[in-house]
Amino acid sequence: MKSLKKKGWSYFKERLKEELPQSIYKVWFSELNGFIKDASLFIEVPNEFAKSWLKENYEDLLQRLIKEANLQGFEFVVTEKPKAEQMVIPYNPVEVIGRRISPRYTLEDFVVGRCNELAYKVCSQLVENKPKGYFIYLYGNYGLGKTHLTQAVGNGLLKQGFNRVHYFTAQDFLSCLLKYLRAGQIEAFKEKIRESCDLLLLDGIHFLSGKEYTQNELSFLLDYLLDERKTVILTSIGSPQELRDMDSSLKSRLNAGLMIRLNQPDFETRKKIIRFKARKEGYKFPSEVVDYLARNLRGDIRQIESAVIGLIARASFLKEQVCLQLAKELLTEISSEREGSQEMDLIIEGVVKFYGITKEDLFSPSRKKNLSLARQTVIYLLRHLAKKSLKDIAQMLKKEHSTVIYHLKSIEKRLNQNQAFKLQLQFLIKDLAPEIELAQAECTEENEYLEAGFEA
Ligand SMILES: Nc1ncnc2c1ncn2[C@@H]1O[C@H](COP(=O)(O)OP(=O)(O)OP(=O)(O)O)[C@@H](O)[C@H]1O
Repeated sequence: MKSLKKKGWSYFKERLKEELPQSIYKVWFSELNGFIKDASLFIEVPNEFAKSWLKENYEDLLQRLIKEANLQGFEFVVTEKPKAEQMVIPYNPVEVIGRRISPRYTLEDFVVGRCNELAYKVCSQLVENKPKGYFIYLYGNYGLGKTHLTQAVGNGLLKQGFNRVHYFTAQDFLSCLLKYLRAGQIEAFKEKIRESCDLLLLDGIHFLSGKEYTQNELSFLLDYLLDERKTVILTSIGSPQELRDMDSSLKSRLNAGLMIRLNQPDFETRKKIIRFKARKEGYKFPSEVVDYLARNLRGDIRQIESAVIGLIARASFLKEQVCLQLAKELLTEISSEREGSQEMDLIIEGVVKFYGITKEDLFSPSRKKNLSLARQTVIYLLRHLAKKSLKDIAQMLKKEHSTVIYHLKSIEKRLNQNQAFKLQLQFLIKDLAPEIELAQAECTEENEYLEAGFEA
């Protein structure tokens, strides 16, 4: 710690340089002085604006770096330099609107399979050819690579020196807009984006549900950017039609985008992802481990990724080789809570989106009307779409056989009495049917594979 104290600010500058894109580091940190005194890291800035900007935007990063440097209990203090000594900071807040793109998301690290091929091709072309006026709407369930691909496009272009890129999560966009609104500078915010942005990446616009003002501003911004032939990529959990509490004029603009869906990875792609993620960590998993994981991890890619990391961590803690036994132990732990099939996962995800609720709501003890209807819908779809037996459904949902029958009867009655509900449910079924069929076909394929004697 002593030597770090001695190196002081220069150590932190080096780390900031590593963590931040060059343009941001240059604008905000390269000219700054700092020092360590008592139990604080002092950073001197030229004015009040820089002070609040640093605190609002880089506090988390600086805290993390302090922690990483083992300076427990240290805090960072941003102070204004006495006027006479102020240096000129290349002040250009336009450049730093939005969020830093993580260098870990690249096209090279994106594993391509049937489920995401189109999205990958379009994004790669965008980086290669830098076409103007593209509007892409990327959607799909949680953990399927929307953020990864979007940021990879940003990274690909930044690498080629094309730095008029703005990346926002929808929450950032919302809070940024509010911040400027509160300061009475909303026009300045819009002007900044217009002036300095050739590629807008906006991640997770489903979070703007119910946020009427922000939706309106986004509509205006889209009109402007697309009129000016700028490129825009938006991501969301669902198609525009599926977005709830979304202004219809924004929805109609979203519909004008090139709509690309990211699907759940199939068996072969899961194998590819597992091999790739293991290789990135310097491991080559035995093929029986890859097969076993791919067969059993049928959720999203985030789940697959964390299982691979978990397996490697387990092996290295125990000082053992990665083997089937370890993989089995890991998955028993992961899946002890969830014994459902892939069809059930798909149905639950579909129902949650359909009713605009969360999985936690669905499994909560709450007796709210819409929640019990959502639970009944899950049962209905398991029975009529996935063709599960009543016994299986009872087992999957850990419910009494009679309860399952009761719920099925209730929802069937409702369907007979309520034409609008029947139509809505048909929509949901139409949407889910291809994925359920695919999951069932895959399951048959895998069973055949196992029967052919490949099981370890
Ligand atoms: N095709 C892929 N190849 C390699 N890694 C992937 C791929 N798709 C997703 N991942 C990894 O899975 C994790 C989750 O992906 P990401 O955050 O992009 O998903 P998302 O669709 O944006 O999820 P959410 O909607 O929950 O934000 C990330 O660590 C990402 O790198």
